[in-house]
Amino acid sequence: MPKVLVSDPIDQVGIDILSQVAQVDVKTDLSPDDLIRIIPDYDALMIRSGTRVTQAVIEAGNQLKIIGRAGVGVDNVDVLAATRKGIVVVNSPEGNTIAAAEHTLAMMMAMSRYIPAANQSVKADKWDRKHFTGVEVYKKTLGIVGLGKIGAHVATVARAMGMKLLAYDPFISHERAEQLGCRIVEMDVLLQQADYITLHIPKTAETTHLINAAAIARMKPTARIINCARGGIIDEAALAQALQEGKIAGAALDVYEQEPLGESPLRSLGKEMVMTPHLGASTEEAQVNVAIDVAEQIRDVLLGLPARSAVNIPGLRPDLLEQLRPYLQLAETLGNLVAQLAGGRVEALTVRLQGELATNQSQPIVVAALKGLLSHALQERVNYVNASLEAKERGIRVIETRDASIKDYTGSLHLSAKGSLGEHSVTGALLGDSEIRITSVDEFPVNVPPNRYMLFTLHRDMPGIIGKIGSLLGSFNVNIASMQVGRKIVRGDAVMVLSIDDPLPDDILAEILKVPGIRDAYTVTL
Ligand SMILES: NC(=O)C1=CN([C@@H]2O[C@H](COP(=O)(O)OP(=O)(O)OC[C@H]3O[C@@H](n4cnc5c(N)ncnc54)[C@H](O)[C@@H]3O)[C@@H](O)[C@H]2O)C=CC1
Ligand SMILES: O=C(O)C(=O)COP(=O)(O)O
Repeated sequence: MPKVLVSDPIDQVGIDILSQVAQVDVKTDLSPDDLIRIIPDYDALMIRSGTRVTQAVIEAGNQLKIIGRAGVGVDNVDVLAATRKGIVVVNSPEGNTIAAAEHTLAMMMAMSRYIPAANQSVKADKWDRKHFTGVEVYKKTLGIVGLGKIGAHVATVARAMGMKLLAYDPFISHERAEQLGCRIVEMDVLLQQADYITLHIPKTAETTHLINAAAIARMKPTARIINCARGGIIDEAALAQALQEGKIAGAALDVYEQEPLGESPLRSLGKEMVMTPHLGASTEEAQVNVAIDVAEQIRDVLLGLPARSAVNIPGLRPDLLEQLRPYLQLAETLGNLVAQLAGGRVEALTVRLQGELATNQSQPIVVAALKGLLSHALQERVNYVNASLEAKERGIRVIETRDASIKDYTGSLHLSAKGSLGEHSVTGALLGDSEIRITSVDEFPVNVPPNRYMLFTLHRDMPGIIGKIGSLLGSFNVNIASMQVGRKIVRGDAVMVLSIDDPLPDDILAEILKVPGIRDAYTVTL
């Protein structure tokens, strides 16, 4: 039975799903060293934002097939290291959207009416009303940085509260922003015009310290800022100083540069600062949603099925994969074949989707072809997660083309690769729903099923050559399962494709190359 480690608190419903297929160990509060020590035993790791999945953890996780993040942000996972190792990383892109948006709105209201400080004051037996006169959000301008899933829900509710909406998001269309009642503006305009600024972007190199002293200096003295996205998007030292000096009116933070938050000048600020300990996703509903979403994906991957929200296999939707599965197998087989014909050090691979196949999304097919191409060198180390990255790191140029007008088969796939043995090409198609046929080799037409051991020759089309190869193989006790010749013109060049029962030793290949009329010969193991 596979083993799953759950290293952050996850709703029981997720654990129940995982327990159907795996032994589940819940061990929260592990130190980084403890995690590295025990991770080699596990096939899957399920986390929230509390666990840091560093390169060292990933390198130690020799059995790991999947890391499931029960939430959105994967900035606590070294996704590149996971991808390199072929470990799929999944998240729950929508499970906590409403929770995070509602927390943002709650923070905006709490900050505007000083609710946390007033609450504390009443609980301390005081009745202080004049200290807690707040401001209304009605008719104020809200600047939303990042108009994705959470930003959009914040926009919808804020609009209903009578706020005017500005948004900064270079990746969102004006139409989408308009639908949400937002005006798209440059960041500088947003900083200058907004009464409230709320951040809903991922933390990346580009967004780190997006709100720094210079940005704060552009803001109105009455402005208030909310960060329920990621710590580090705001420069905390600059924010603390601006609040101490009254340069802006308030801040509400759910996330911090270091979590848990250590000693910080933010802690000693007054009623203008509202703080929560990363509670954006902490609702009963969101925790059930994300636990189900991610546990189901871990279960599926452990059962050999695709995951629906893999962050490091973009664009591979399970329904699409199911439909394409026979073609993915075809692409892998052809990739493996063309790599061996082209020899080592492939520099470029051209993938052409032909006929009806040309109407399909090419990315999964290209990934499958690359997996096949690299499988000879990398064996089981290459998979759908790391094939593209491995190819990129080896400097393999990938060219995708399509030609719907090629109709010799309903749909076919043509691969050509340039390697140390020159440029070679193969085409393949499906017979019926799933039977693979190699339909051309180096543009010579053939029609053969792939076989574990194969021999390909390029030769002059002349009498006697087939007999010579047959008797040569016979004299070495090599059994031929099938044989086919393809040619373009009579007595021109031709290819011979033989399926054989055993691998062909190199010395026999050398004998074949000596046969008059044989120009080239290649052995292939699929
Ligand atoms: N506090 C909490 O507990 C929670 C925090 N989050 C965080 O909230 C953030 C947003 O999450 P979602 O809305 O689900 O993500 P999303 O992917 O739906 O939206 C992010 C938006 O940011 C935009 N964006 C990316 N880079 C940008 C840049 N440099 N400048 C401006 N816009 C940029 C994207 O175009 C996208 O529209 C994430 O950082 C996530 O980790 C999510 C859930 C709970
Ligand atoms: O989903 C996210 O990005 C979050 O920040 C939620 O974090 P959490 O799962 O509550 O540790």
